[in-house]
Amino acid sequence: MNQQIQRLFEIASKKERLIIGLMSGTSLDGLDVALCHFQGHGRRTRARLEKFDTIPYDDEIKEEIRSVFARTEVDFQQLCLLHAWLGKLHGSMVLELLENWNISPASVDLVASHGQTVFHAPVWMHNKPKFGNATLQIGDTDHLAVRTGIISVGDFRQKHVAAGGEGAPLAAYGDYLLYSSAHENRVLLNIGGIANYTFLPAGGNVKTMFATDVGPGNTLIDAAVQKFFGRPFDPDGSIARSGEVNETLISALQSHPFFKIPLPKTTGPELFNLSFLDKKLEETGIKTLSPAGLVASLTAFAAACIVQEMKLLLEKYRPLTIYLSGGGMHNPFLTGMIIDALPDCKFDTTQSLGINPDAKEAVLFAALANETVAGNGATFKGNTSGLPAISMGKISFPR
Ligand SMILES: Nc1ncnc2c1ncn2[C@@H]1O[C@H](COP(=O)(O)OP(=O)(O)OP(=O)(O)O)[C@@H](O)[C@H]1O
Ligand SMILES: CC(=O)N[C@H]1[C@@H]2OC[C@@H](O2)[C@@H](O)[C@@H]1O[C@H](C)C(=O)O
Repeated sequence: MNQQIQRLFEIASKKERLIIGLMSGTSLDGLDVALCHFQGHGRRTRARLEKFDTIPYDDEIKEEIRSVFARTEVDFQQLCLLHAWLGKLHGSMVLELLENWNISPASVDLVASHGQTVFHAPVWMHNKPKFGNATLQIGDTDHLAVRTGIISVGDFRQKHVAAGGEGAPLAAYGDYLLYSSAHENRVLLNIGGIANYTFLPAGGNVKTMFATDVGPGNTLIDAAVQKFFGRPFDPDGSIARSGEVNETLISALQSHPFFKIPLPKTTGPELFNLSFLDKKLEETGIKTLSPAGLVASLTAFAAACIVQEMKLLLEKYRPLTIYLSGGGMHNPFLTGMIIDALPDCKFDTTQSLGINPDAKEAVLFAALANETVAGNGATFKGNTSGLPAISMGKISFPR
């Protein structure tokens, strides 16, 4: 037998596993690295975050990724080179952190890598039905495995597409295993580049739980701040706070057909980008908006998309507790608008559920890898809200 299969069998048979989750999201701010301890699998999963850090991407890395990111036309050589380069880079970043943490790579069972989404294409967006849904993540896990010597699991989204999904959001799987409550209707709201949430009904019924994207979280805010202020994001919402919100622009942005598509649905910076914004500015004929007013309006737009979805959910489920995670929770101008508009909801962060909100997505991919080796897609059987009953991820051996 291939020794690596023997090793995989041993890892799958263990009662406890040490798994590193890696997430590099749509904001291109860096690689989130979460070292997690898992006990069990499926409904009996227990996760503990042992260590967490984000390795920021320097300007060179950001520029290289941006050259292929969310574009319909790219340099194919560049895409090919990046697929390998990012895999190696992520591997080196993992090794660097393990050394800082004084943890031997040999003690880690698996690395779970999301990779870098470079294009996300649900059928509603490309409108070519014969192709169906499609999504592409780069940063090959063979490079990660060879560089770290750790069996690596990646490319999680393809199975979801193959089984009828859009390839996202996958958060529902991990959220259901880790955060379901017997007594509380929970919303796990992640405000990253794109905002998405998982709904978990009290009692942990697999049937009605679901996850969906709701619209741009920070992606348009970041793009406008980068263009007009030369900074990566709006620190603590200070720019937005100094501008005036333009309601006409918000209505125009919200008139996009995406907001009428039934749940669950997904989107990305392929739609929510500066060209989308420019088109809407032209349509509305707005000429007098200051850069700070633009950032304020885009922040209010991001909040409005979230609030609209939460109000629809409240029509069916009450009371609701919303647990925040993702970088947008550090923008009090954004979260303030959401909280003020939803007086009937209780708000908290995933810290109360035992997970650092900045680490949450990386932990979720580690939980998915735990299921890849030890779990069973049948845990999710019976869901009627668009979640195929599958386990996901492809396995790369170091040798
Ligand atoms: N102090 C802060 N003030 C304002 N915004 C912040 C702050 N810290 C982080 N952010 C926002 O959060 C973003 C990063 O969020 P996060 O890392 O959750 O996104 P991501 O994982 O890349 O995106 P996605 O979840 O869509 O893949 C930044 O680009 C910025 O817009
Ligand atoms: C295609 C893709 O990478 N989508 C991301 C993105 O970032 C947030 C939102 O859009 C979500 O749908 C998804 O990530 C999270 C981790 C998910 O799959 O649950």
